[in-house]
Amino acid sequence: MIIRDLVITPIAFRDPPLLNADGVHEPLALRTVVRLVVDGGLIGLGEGSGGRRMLGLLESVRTAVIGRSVFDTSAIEQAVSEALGGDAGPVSRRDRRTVFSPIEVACLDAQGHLMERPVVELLGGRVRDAVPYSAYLFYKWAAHPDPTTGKPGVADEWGEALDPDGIVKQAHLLIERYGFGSIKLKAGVFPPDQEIAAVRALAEAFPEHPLRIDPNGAWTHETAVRVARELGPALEYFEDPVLTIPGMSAVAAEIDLPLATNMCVVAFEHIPEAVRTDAVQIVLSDHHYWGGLRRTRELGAICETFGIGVSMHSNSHLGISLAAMTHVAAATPALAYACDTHYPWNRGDDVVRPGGLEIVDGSITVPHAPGLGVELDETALERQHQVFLDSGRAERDDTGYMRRFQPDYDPILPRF
Ligand SMILES: O=C([O-])[C@@H](O)[C@@H](O)[C@H](O)[C@@H](O)C(=O)[O-]
Ligand SMILES: [Mg+2]
Repeated sequence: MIIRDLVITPIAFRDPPLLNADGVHEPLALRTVVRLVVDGGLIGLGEGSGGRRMLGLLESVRTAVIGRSVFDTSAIEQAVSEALGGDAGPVSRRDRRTVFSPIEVACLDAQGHLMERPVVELLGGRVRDAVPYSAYLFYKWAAHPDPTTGKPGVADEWGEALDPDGIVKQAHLLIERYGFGSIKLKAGVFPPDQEIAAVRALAEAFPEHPLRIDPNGAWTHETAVRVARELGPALEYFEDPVLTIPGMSAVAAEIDLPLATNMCVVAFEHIPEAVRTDAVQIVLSDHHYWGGLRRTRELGAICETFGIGVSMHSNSHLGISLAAMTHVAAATPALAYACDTHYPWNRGDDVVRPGGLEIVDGSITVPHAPGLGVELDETALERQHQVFLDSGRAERDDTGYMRRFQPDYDPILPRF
């Protein structure tokens, strides 16, 4: 079962004006879809980070992948790393893992089709039949401003969320549609007291829902400790209140709440220091940069060894990624928290056919169909590829986009 081709397709899709500590999401988010063609024309699908740099890196490893057996993922991982220059080269280990990830997912999808088994079974089988996801709330503008005048556009289906009422309204919308059983608020946008008020309003409106807040390192040590003391009992965990492993460790020493991260422990090399200094109690896995689905299971085992919990990080993504996230979460015993997903914000431009995976009652039932269990919509892929080409976009730039409307916007952290 030899890999005969690796087709790499950059895409762009609509994204609402979601606010974060860097700025605001642009009207288009970027991703890359890979199609791995094996003997007989069978295709395996993978989805990974977007942008021109990732595209260039993926293209540069194409010939190292073609000609290998689709079952040889360890050798393919090594070949990808070497094609990018290995440890001596200019591409960091994390970026090499990011390049390998969609290729590994595509191999597993193809393997699953060949063996007529779902990907979860190639990862050791399911330890849960359904994977819970959390409602991922964002402060947001009602619409993307008109690009020439900067004036507000027509409100999108979600409307504005710039205060506690807006955030609670958004939570109601997401929970009505998807039945989510836990809630995460992306913070670091407004002064902390406003964000504390939003969490309190959520706690009152959804007393049964575990709550999380994630300011992406926008707070100082003092602010983080104060917020933890004020919100403590209302929170399930406290995500990246400050930057760096030493910063998180200093906060952890003063509070009782578990600290979670997808910012300071993002590679295996970071784990020893994090464990030594008791910096984080939960690591947010993400197969896109931890090096694929098998590596994510390994991360789960390492975290378990050290008594660290595992949750899952997300970024703007479509249905191939959602399927991969679901399979690996189902096969990873340590991954006991509801996973993050941006899918409700982006699904309108999906490149997989509807009816694949759906979030119902807050969870996705783990597929039994072969491979990832999603089917590519070739027309949709071509459409979103054309959107990418027409956009002329190179990389995600939340700060640059915010500066079009607020020229003096300063993304330096910590801010509050
Ligand atoms: O989409 C966003 O604005 C998020 O802030 C994302 O970029 C983060 O990587 C992520 O979701 C997080 O949990 O930090
Ligand atoms: Mg985070």
